[in-house]
Amino acid sequence: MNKVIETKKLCKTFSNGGIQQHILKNVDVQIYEGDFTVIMGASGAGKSTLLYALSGMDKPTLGEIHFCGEEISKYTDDKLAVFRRKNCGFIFQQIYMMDKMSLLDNVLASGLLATKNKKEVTKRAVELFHKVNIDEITYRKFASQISGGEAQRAGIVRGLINKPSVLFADEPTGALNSSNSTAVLDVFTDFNKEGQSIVMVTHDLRCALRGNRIIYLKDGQVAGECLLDPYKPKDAARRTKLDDFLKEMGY
Ligand SMILES: Nc1ncnc2c1ncn2[C@@H]1O[C@H](COP(=O)(O)OP(=O)(O)OP(=O)(O)O)[C@@H](O)[C@H]1O
Repeated sequence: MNKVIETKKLCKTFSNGGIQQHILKNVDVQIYEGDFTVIMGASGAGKSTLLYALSGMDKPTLGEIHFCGEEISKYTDDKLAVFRRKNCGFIFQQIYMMDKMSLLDNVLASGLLATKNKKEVTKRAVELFHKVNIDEITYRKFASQISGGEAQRAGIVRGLINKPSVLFADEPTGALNSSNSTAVLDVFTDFNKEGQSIVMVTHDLRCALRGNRIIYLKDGQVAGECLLDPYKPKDAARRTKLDDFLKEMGY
């Protein structure tokens, strides 16, 4: 299996009112191509901080991050921004779109940052909207006119428009009801089956069950990893394995 991201002794320290808070402490993790990696842990364990570091959204205080063979932890902010645009897609709990633009135009605005070929980007956007079950009437609506579930699925389209090496998601179903969560998770599973590497932070067991590699963070350190068979979210043995692992981790 190819490693797409690897960290070596990754540390992140924040200074809050003169007090140093060591949030990530010598974290060594590997993210493999095609995996659906899930990061879990108690609130404040450093999950989002790790996700931001892995994706080049934030720089580590110490240590190395290798992404697609490049040491991105050495990059200047400008170089990192270009790298991120090319290699990373992002989905957050709340999807922020430009309200006065259609969903399609919001997605095109992101796509056209990476290429000037509008025809090609539009074709890809329409294909992606189709895959996430958003029809033409909906993708032509203003972002202010759509439901939370539609916004999240449109967010996935935007996250994937530039064919990122890795799609990063931070609590992507946190603001959704149960049926919308399932629909969004099904979309993640479908793209992962097609080979899309995904790294997702979640507290939600149903989200975690979509993954095949669960990394558990405790107090800024990797406390354990659990490997699950891919694509069997309803399999009882798999569920038991995850439950046992989380119990062992003290979740
Ligand atoms: N930019 C920042 N400046 C200062 N402190 C920060 C910053 N970002 C995060 N922290 C602190 O780092 C710690 C870990 O935050 P992080 O968001 O990574 O945790 P988490 O595991 O994702 O938690 P949750 O599950 O509650 O979202 C918290 O104590 C938080 O206050």
